[in-house]
Amino acid sequence: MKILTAKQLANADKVTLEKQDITSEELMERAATLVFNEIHNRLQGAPIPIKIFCGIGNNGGDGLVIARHLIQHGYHVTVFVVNYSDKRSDDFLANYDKLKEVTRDWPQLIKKTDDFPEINTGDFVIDAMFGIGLNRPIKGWLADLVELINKSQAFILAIDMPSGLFSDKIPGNDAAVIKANFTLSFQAPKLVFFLPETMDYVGDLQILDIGLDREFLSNIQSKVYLVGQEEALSLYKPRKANSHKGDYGHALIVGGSYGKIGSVLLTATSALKTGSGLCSLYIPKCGYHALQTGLPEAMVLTDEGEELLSSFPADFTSDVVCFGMGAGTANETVEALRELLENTNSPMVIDADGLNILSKNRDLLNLLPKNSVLTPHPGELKRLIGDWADDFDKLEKVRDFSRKYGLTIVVKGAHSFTIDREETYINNSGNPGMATAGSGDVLSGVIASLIGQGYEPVSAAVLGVFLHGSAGDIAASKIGYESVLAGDIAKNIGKAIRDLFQEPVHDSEKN
Ligand SMILES: NC(=O)C1=CN([C@@H]2O[C@H](COP(=O)(O)OP(=O)(O)OC[C@H]3O[C@@H](n4cnc5c(N)ncnc54)[C@H](O)[C@@H]3O)[C@@H](O)[C@H]2O)[C@@H](O)CC1
Ligand SMILES: Nc1ncnc2c1ncn2[C@@H]1O[C@H](COP(=O)(O)OP(=O)(O)O)[C@@H](O)[C@H]1O
Ligand SMILES: [K+]
Repeated sequence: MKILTAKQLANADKVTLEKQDITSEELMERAATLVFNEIHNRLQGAPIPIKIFCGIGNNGGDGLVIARHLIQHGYHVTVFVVNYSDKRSDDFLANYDKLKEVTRDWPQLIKKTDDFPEINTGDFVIDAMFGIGLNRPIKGWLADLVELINKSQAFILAIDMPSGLFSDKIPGNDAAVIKANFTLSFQAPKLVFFLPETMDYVGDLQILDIGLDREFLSNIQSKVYLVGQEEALSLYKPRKANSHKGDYGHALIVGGSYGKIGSVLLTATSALKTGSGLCSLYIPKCGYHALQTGLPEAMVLTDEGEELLSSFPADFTSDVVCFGMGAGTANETVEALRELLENTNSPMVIDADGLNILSKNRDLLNLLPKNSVLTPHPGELKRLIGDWADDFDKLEKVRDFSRKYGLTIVVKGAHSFTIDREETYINNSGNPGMATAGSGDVLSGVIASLIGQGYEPVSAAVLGVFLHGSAGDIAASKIGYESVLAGDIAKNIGKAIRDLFQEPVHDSEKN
């Protein structure tokens, strides 16, 4: 699914009005009615107090339409007009008039702190103050109102966007932002819904298709995509009945050191679980017995070093090399990576200590085969590209780095971002249970396996990140977040692949 900017959405809006020959008021009615339907489906007429905070632009207009439908269906609604300006939009005004037709309870104007209502824990608050039209941070008494709503512990539903979030920049430390429990957003997800600095304001997310012009949307240029089941499925290559293990790639996994041999076991297990035809491991001697016993399906080659990697088997060929997990950053191991890079043209996946070695020995970056995949977590990324001012700056810096060295970078996190030159793919699977030792090792095994099986490295990264998150979701659904171990993620990769073909999960269950 494409992620669109406020400007692109405004253009889509304009084209839709022309092509469908409808007024903007009709489009607002359509969009807000869809929101009403979602609320009605969930509340089923429950007599809970609903407090709707409407701005004076079109986000507020949406709030008024929602209020009208809720009142007509017998809900207990109080409407507040948050009157931060007297420049009310035309569609707001039209719906203000329509509201009068269904209730005698006049909307209450809020113009200053004294006008704030009481908000109780059991209230259902609808935030329709600002949407994509926000053009400066929320300050002053408006910020106090946002704080009051946030502190109320009421359930907060944000319309289109939590008020205070911009679609294209970070609001800043001292700006007020609604912290929603649920966001119903129109037509396309906005980038800020997925960034570490802003994702917590969104709560659960559901995108409502409000019927903007299909042709315009499909032709619109966006280089940022949200990757869910549908996008992952489109990348998947089915196995042929008439095939053999030679068709599914030979993955070589290079890593480990004394006390960190388990990381290689996790990577290798996940590579085989993702379907590699053959998997070889290159490790220091101390890990030999553990790996041969722990994963009899893998072949094990040992380095001369007892406890550290110090070289690379020069005449070894494989379809992909995965380097770094548990390897440490000793000088011998730096030289082993140098030797590996000088002697291989296979595409590579570099993770963990492999990344730390690259950060400290930047000349090695130029030796990496083009289109190799790097999988840093935020700490490793900072060592690799330096610090960033905010998440937008981070994305720009990662794009520059990707372009400069011709690499695909997976920036791991709650929503992992795969960045390949100009393109950005945001993953929408996974859960906090995956914040556990070794889960990154499992991810590098999945990506390496897919590259070995013939996937383009960027497709392997995008599909691999999705499958890894989905396997984590399956594990968590069985045993709970706290108990998920990295090995459980590896174990469920097969089910994650099978689930690509299941009926799609509702958007609101994922964020
Ligand atoms: N195609 C679409 O995407 C549709 C959008 N609609 C709604 O329209 C919204 C956008 O409406 P608007 O463009 O009227 O903008 P908003 O309603 O988001 O904001 C209203 C106005 O507030 C002012 N403002 C901005 N920041 C402020 C601040 N910090 N303090 C005080 N005033 C500030 C600006 O002049 C802005 O135009 C969307 O978010 C959505 O809810 C829907 O009605 C239907 C269709
Ligand atoms: N809250 C979360 N939601 C979704 N995925 C997560 C979350 N926390 C961690 N993950 C995923 O788990 C993996 C953690 O990787 P990493 O930090 O390298 O772990 P390790 O170094 O222990 O292997 C990443 O793929 C990341 O995207
Ligand atoms: K809003």
